[in-house]
Amino acid sequence: MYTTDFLDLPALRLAGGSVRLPGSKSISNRVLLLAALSEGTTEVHDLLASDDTAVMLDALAAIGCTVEHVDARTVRITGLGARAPRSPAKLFLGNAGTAMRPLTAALALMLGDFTLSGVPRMHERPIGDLVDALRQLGCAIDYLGQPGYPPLSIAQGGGVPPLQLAAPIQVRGDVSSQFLTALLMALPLAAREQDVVIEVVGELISKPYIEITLALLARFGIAVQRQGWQRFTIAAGSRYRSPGSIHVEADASSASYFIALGALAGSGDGVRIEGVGLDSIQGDIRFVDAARAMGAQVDGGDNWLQVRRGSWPLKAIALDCNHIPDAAMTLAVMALYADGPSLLTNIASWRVKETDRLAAMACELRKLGATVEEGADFLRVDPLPAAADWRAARIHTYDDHRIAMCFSLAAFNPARLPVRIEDPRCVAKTFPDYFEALFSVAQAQSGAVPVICIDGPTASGKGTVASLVAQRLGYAFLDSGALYRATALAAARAGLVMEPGNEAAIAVIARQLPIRFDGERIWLADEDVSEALRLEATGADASRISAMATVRTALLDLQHGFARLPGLVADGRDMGTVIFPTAPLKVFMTASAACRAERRHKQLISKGIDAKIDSLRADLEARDARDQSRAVAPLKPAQDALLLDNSTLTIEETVAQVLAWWQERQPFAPVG
Ligand SMILES: O=C(O)C1=C[C@@H](OP(=O)(O)O)[C@@H](O)[C@H](O)C1
Ligand SMILES: C=C(OP(=O)(O)O)C(=O)O
Repeated sequence: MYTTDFLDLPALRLAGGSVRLPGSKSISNRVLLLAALSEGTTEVHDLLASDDTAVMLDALAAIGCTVEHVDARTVRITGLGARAPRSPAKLFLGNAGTAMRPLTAALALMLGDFTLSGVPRMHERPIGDLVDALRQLGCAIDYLGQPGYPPLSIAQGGGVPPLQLAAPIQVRGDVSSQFLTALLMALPLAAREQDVVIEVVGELISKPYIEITLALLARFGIAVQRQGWQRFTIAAGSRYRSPGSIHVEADASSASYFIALGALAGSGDGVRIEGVGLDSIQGDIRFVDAARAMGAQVDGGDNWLQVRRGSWPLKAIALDCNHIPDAAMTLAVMALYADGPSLLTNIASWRVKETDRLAAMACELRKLGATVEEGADFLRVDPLPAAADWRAARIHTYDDHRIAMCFSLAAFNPARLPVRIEDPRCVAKTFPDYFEALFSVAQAQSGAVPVICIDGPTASGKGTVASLVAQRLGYAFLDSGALYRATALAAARAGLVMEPGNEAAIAVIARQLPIRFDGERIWLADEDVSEALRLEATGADASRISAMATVRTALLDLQHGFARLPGLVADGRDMGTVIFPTAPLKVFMTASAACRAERRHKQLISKGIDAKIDSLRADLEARDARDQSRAVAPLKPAQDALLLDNSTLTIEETVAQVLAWWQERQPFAPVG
């Protein structure tokens, strides 16, 4: 997951290959709650691991269910059955509608005292229609803040009031279908002696989500009779029965981004999506119809989809999107690549989701240069047919995962402009590794993967600075010095002395070097060699082999391979001059010999290694001289490198300077 302040997506060109998507949020949270209400243990396979399911799991544990994590994608829930929940309990439900609404209804029918709260935005998302329905039943439920919104309190520690089940329970369905879902999942608790009837008042929105609810209730032994979308009857004698083990399909809403990716850029066999197929129980699978209508070529089977680019430009679309409220946001970005204006209607519910999505989509699409009309319940998006129409935009994401994910598709713009996604971490709500998945199937425009080179002499702090810059930008980090050190280490272990006669043999080792950077750690095959690489002896060996031309050539491809999406920060001595000569930012970092010797001295002392500052300085100067005078790739600034003498700067100031230079090179308009 990217936890940086922003993530710059370089211009993308093609997409191909296969992605396995994480589990469906809607199925995961329903299954977890139903398992919690059942007797016995349910093993849930391919469960979504994300913020929304984490809050549900924490809540279930807090009310006394046993939650066992079998592995990253499997959880075992032992339900309450006939037991009362643990009480009092304070439940924090983040911004998960699928946790807040159904848990409110379930707990309102149980013995105990509970408070349910969430993030500030959750306290702006309506729940009044559900509370009204629960109050009709007689439940003791109250608002702790603004009437109509969480946080809520359920105070039934002294007993559940007698429930009014004789008349149908009425619930409005035109703000969110989750209120009806919540009642459908909770009321089997009350349908012991008599049928329980729920009546929907007004037009029900997002109907396919009710189908997911009914399908999963059936898996847990609850039959619901449905008359149209107006009346739902839960039979007397209903009892949740765990299916024992249940599998969660991949998320069809998450699939929409990869379907769109295939439609925009799927070359060859296109993009293959694993885990969800055309027969999915999730309504958002109907996004496939919309993508086809826009020109995508979609094939699919039981548990897979395959998407290629068909018509180009895409065909404009006019669609009532009420049945696919979440995936429809993806259409709004696809519309930028269409042959005319697209119209998405019946999407008023967007206003009460993670943010006011109608306003947010309109605002961010306009930043890209689009003409957008935002209606009370519709969005009309004009395409951006010519490259010159596109703008480089910083996309504000409003803590809304779907804004972050759907705007990543703007990186395919013909103007080859990067797209900045602010706060990329917000995808954690439903798809923490979204960008990793995107990068695994998307290809950058040639030369578009940005590389920042930081070269300089030993102990100039370039390694520390480069790795921090990489962290801030979410880029990969290449410590090219470590490649030389690792080659030297591997060669020494193979019994070779670093002398010219062994150059060919050392080059063979370099070519096959099984090196891996993992944050601060460096691995050679299965061994963490981070410490061994720092030894002075290894450094001296590295300096010797770095003067060998065939070794340098062998490591060239290896180094080029590190330039992957979304970008690379490469630290070394010849990154800007030899390895990445076209890099858009080259920094030559120095500090006075006195200053570097002092830093090295401090470093060694802190590790309990005795050292003399004068001899360290003499060593550094000798090494500088050797590096500067060697015949192949001598240490010198690239012609277009910016010099950064950090003798009087802190690490943080040095990092800030490199980042400032990087920002200056971006096409985004300055902030403010
Ligand atoms: O029941 C569900 O799992 C959901 C229902 C939909 O909400 P609304 O019914 O509020 O439109 C959808 O947007 C949400 O992401 C998940
Ligand atoms: C609307 C959404 O979430 P929630 O389940 O919180 O309603 C969503 O995931 O797009």
